[in-house]
Amino acid sequence: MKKAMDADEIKDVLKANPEWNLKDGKLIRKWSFKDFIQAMAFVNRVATLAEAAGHHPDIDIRYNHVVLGLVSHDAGGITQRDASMANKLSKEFPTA
Ligand SMILES: C[C@H](O)[C@H](O)[C@H]1CNC2=NC(N)=NC(=O)C2=N1
Repeated sequence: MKKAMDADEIKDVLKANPEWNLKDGKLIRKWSFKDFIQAMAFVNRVATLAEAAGHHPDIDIRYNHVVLGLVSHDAGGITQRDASMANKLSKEFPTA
C-alpha cells in the first residue's frame, strides 16, 4: 500500500493536473455530456480502465454530469496511485 501524500505533495499533483481539484480529501474532476446515455457510456469506459488499473474512482452521476473522485481508501488519503489515475483519465478523456 502506498502512503498518503501530504499537502505539499498534493499541491504539486494539482499543479501538474490543472483540470483536477481537491475536495473532501479527494482529487475530483467533472465531465459533462449531451445526455445521460453519453454520461453512462463514459462511466463504463472509466470502469474498464479502472478495473485494468486495479484502482477505482468514486463516481457521482447526475443526468449528463459525471464527477470522478480519486482517493486511496486503503491508505486513507491521496496517493501516487490517485495521481497516476488522474493523469491517465485526463489523457484518455481530455474533454467530455
Ligand atoms: C485488492 C485491491 O487492489 C484493492 O481492494 C484496491 C482496489 N481499488 C481501490 N480503489 C481505490 N480508490 N482505493 C482502494 O483502496 C482500492 N483498493
